[in-house]
Amino acid sequence: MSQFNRIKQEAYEANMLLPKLNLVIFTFGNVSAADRSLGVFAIKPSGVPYDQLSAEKMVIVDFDGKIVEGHFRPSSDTKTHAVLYKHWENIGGISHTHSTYATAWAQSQRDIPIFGTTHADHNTVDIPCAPPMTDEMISGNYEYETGFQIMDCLREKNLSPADLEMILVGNHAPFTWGKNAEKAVYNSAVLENIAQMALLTEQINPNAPRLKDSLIKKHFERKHGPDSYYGQ
Ligand SMILES: O=C(CO)[C@@H](O)[C@H](O)COP(=O)(O)O
Repeated sequence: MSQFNRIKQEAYEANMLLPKLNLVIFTFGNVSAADRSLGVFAIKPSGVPYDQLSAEKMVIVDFDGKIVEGHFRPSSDTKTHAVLYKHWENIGGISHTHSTYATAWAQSQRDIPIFGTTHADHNTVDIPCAPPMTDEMISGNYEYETGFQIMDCLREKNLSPADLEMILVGNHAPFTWGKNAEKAVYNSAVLENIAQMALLTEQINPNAPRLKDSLIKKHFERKHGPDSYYGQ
């Protein structure tokens, strides 16, 4: 039995959630799951339709982006995942989708404003859109640079990956992360829902106000604060 079986299974199951949750079609997107003790992650093979995936087909890669085990070429976004795992030592899963509403905001190069309590139940800030990649980044090590673009955007906003587990990359699409692959996909689904609601909000009222700070704090803290009273 391979020492990588656990993360292969975790990555496989998380990838399969993407089409189930209508976050991707065909071969769009990818999810990975990390094993910190082994210094590797398992990721979807590139361009393989979801209904042809299996745990065995997941590719094992180290945090420098080098393939450790696998019979398939890893996701074309593997180096972006590698950069984030290498520099954000507390994350255990990453999800990348091209879900329609979140991607529309990314293509529009817009942060998603925090309009309502659905957003505040998960985050206290607008969802940032990192600037589109420059020609230099595109002609250089594009996927690595995408990882650095994500990290720089969060840093400039004084946010850590624990403060915010989702981002848009301008002209591209969303990336989300979490303590494991399932949480990363959960965040992709939350982001898509928030993105859809924000678009509809602006359509209904182009001058819709941002949620006031007191309500942001109330909703976030009742779910995530030290005195949380959400759930059982
Ligand atoms: O970002 C992109 C394409 O723009 C990718 O996410 C593809 O949507 C999936 O690529 P593979 O993971 O299959 O290589």
